[in-house]
Amino acid sequence: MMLPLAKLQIIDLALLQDGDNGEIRRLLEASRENGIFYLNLQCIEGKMSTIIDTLYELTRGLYDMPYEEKMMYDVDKLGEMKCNGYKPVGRNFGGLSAQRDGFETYAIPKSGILGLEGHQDFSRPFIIDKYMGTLKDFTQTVHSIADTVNDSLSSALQIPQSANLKLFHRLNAPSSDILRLLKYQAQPIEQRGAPHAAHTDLGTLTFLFTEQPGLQICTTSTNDWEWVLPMKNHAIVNLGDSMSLLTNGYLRSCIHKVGPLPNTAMPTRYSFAYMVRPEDQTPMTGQETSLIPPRVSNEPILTGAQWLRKKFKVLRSELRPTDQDWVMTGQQL
Ligand SMILES: O=C(O)CCC(=O)C(=O)O
Ligand SMILES: [Fe+2]
Repeated sequence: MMLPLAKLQIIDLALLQDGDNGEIRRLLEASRENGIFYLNLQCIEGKMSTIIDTLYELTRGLYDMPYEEKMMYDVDKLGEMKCNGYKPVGRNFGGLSAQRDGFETYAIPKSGILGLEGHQDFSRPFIIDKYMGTLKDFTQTVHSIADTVNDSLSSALQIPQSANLKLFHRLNAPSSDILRLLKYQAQPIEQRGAPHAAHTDLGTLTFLFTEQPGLQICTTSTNDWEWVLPMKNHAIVNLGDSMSLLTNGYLRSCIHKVGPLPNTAMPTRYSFAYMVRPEDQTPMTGQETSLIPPRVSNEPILTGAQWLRKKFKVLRSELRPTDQDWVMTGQQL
């Protein structure tokens, strides 16, 4: 049987930067349909490929540290917002035995990388300091790409300049943006469950970089799982729940998971993702336009920071919560 592949749009960053109307329209289509697309980064390929190679080097260095040392930076001990530190295998709900996950993560906070006020001293192993120049460069580069995507979407959605999505995602404003480095554990071939269970991301935009297959999305057209293979010089960009909330459900967050290819054992797999999240004070509601419908919920409007706390509770739960809650896509308003 052929591998069912997701037919994703390929959006060209250079054309978005030029304000190309056709490209902006296709970006909107992709964001409405499945909430995920490839972003062609050819125009900054030279810069990005060096950064990406260096970040893989950091990833390997971090995960090669002894377990006890990694646990000194336990993400659940370093802060309430889970923006800094290490998560060992098995802490989250997942598709492996006993409903556990099968991957390690290490989160590095934007606020620390940029040295925003009050965040210069975030606790970290020394290896992170060695890569701080690259981390800063990466954060600034991806953030400026996110500005272009947010700007293009705002224009396609006819959002007035005063409510442009990029105004709620300013580089130097306090937010829970992170760079997340992931390492999946190799599994025996009998282990068919997904080490990273189905979920939506809680932020606005996720920029995913990987050289290995494993990612699957649940598409709207088939309501079934399809594979998203990595493409050289392309990031995989998906929309998260915040984007859905900020457009009153008009744009959709993408449901995805990671697991082994058919008849193949799950290999050790590396990926990393920059997660653009709303500024802490952002009111999590959309601006009505000719496309964006009015907000229908009677629930109080949360701030970006409150919204994040609520979703973390679901992710860390011991059991899969009720169907309604577990995805919490922000689509059912
Ligand atoms: O590892 C991947 O390909 C996906 C990671 C992911 O979905 C996440 O970190 O939220
Ligand atoms: Fe994700």
